[in-house]
Amino acid sequence: VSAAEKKRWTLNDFNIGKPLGRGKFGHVYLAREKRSNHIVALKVLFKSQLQQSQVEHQLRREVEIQSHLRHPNILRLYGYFYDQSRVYLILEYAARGELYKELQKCKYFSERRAASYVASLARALIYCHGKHVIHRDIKPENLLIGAQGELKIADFGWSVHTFNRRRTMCGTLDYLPPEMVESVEHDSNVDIWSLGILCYEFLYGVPPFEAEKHSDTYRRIVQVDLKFPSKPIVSSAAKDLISQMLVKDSSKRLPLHKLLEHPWIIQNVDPSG
Ligand SMILES: Cn1ncc2ncnc(NCCc3cnc(NC(=O)Nc4cccc(C(F)(F)F)c4)s3)c21
Repeated sequence: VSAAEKKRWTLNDFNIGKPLGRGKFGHVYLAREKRSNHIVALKVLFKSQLQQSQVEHQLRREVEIQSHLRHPNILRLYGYFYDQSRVYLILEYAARGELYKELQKCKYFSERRAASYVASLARALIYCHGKHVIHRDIKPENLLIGAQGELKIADFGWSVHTFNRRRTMCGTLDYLPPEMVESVEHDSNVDIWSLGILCYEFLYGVPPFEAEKHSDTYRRIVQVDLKFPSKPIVSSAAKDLISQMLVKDSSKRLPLHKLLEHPWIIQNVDPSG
């Protein structure tokens, strides 16, 4: 491990800046490490809330998993520390913020922009799966944008090493594949499904199985009730890719390395990546 991971950090090592966002378990602040002047994001979690929700083991797993991941499209977790009442995550700072805010602002992305994000995510997931890590929570809220506009997957709070596969339900169902909403065995193909959901949402501005009630979303997912609106106009190549990812039988979903060779990706992503 690098020196950064071994050191015992304290709040005194940082100047705290503006709030960057607030999540379910705590807030995120811009911060600067005093000695190196290195800019980071500091996520502050309340121990009481973590204990209440019995997620401490998940946090430990996230820190463990993240300490081994190094990829340009995965937000770094440099380390953590805690005091009497809080746990602090020292995170890479993504200067252009949250992707979902960008999606809300643009309503939906151009095919080129959507394809470049999907290709980056596919490369990051190929890397994770190569290390037997599945993220399991790929959704716009967990995607950030770096200073050069590059996409960063964040929040491995739900990730697991693929030998243990438990998951309790929380948050939106929209991105869950059939095998997870039916809580049967699942593997890294769950991330292919979620990437297909994301690709649809990048192009149409809404996830494909959205419905008023949870029960309707649940039914639309397990029936793979996939419909493409007539507006905005989306290429048949994009629809073909989405249709090959949102397949109920997880073993029949388009493998991520094949996704990178799909015509829609080739036509819309310049080779420099
Ligand atoms: C908003 N924003 N703008 C710029 C920017 N730059 C960097 N980061 C930002 N935001 C923080 C992104 C995160 C990365 N990793 C996270 N990890 C996490 O939140 N883990 C976590 C929390 C609570 C409970 C659990 C548990 F126990 F359930 F596992 C796990 S959050 C930024």
